[in-house]
Amino acid sequence: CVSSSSTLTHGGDSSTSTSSDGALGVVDLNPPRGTRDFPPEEMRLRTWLFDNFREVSRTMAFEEVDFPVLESEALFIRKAGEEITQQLYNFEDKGGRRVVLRPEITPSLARLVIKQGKSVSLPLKWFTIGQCWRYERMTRGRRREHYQWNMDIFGMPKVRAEAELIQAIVLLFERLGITSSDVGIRLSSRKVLQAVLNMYSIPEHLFTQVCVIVDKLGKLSREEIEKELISTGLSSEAVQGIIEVLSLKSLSRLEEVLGSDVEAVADLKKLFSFAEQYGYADWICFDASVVRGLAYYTGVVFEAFDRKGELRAICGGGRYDRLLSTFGSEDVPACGFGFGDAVIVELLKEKGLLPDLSRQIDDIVFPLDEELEGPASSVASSLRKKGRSVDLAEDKRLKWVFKHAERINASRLILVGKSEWERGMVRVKILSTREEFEVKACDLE
Ligand SMILES: Nc1ccc(Br)nc1
Repeated sequence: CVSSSSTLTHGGDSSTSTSSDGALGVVDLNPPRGTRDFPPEEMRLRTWLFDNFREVSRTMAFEEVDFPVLESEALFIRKAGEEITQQLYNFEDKGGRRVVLRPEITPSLARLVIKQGKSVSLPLKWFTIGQCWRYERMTRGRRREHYQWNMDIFGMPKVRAEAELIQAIVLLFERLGITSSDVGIRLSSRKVLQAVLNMYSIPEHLFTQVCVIVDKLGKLSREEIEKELISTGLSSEAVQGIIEVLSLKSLSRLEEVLGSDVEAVADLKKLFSFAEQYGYADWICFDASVVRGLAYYTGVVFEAFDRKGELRAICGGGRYDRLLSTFGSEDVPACGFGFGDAVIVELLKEKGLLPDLSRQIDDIVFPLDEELEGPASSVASSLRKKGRSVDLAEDKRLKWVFKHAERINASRLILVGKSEWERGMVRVKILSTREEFEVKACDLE
């Protein structure tokens, strides 16, 4: 209900409503728990961030793709105990189908690559920005949705793919004014853990489960990690060996422990060599404790972190060479990352790097009296066709229009008055300099 003062007479968390049968109800004005509205100011920030995601994707020659937020639940059923699969936003639809609000994007990408089959030539470089969901008890009051920028390469078996993706991440940070003093990218390979499990003759089927457990390093205590590892059937000797290797922060030390013929060491040395060539070596560091929490990673894994250590991972990703075969297809080597829209904004705020995104329009066109509303519309229409953003202000007092112009940062005020219009003229006021002049309406641009 909008009153004559053009401001809403209510605000807050609820309003009374009457349904068609006259019943009085109370509508909760908040969005569902764990979700966000994006009013104009927040939407301008989100659009600015996503425009930067898109611009980096463009310079990396990635193609944009998109998928339904709603996916078959079967795409996300995995047995490795990941948090992401334990918090599925899943339900049965009216057709009795088991569906989910997707918790991540990668399985949808894999589904589409399989579906496209031979009609696409590899390598594929695809990106998307999409909303992802989780359903966790609101005990921790965490959000249930966020937007993720995903960049994935299919059909590039060598670490060149990882090198490309890390460049994309660095380019994004640099675009936002973040430096390698603010943020680092720690990287490792799951082949490190594979090598350690081989040293202790641990059966292959435990690999994924062990990865999900050791990903909790830093979140759970060492004792808790050891306990969970023991519970999978690992010997305490193997558990100590795993934790010892995963605490390594030096690639040369890793080489001493595993030997230089281990694929993990060769991959990582190659990746660090690429980093020098790309020019982002000061952004990356080896950290054997990085395994990431998704079951399907098979090789290099990486995550960006704030060097103050105050925030959760800013983005993360890795190689997943055997995901497609879990969907019944032949495998295609793949590598990708997900970059959420929340932690990065916390970091930008903390660094004072949020841009000024106040509303800005080019022109306000104002008829000085009612009979000039038609001419004012034609002036506005002509300017819009020339690409100007034009707000047509009507049935307001001139005093209000000046306040409005200031509020929306208009560059010009175009006044359509009777005497000027009769001469084919309009009055233009440059709001930054207060300069005022008449101009032929047909010459306005
Ligand atoms: N996967 C996922 C989905 C939604 C949020 Br919020 N965080 C993580």
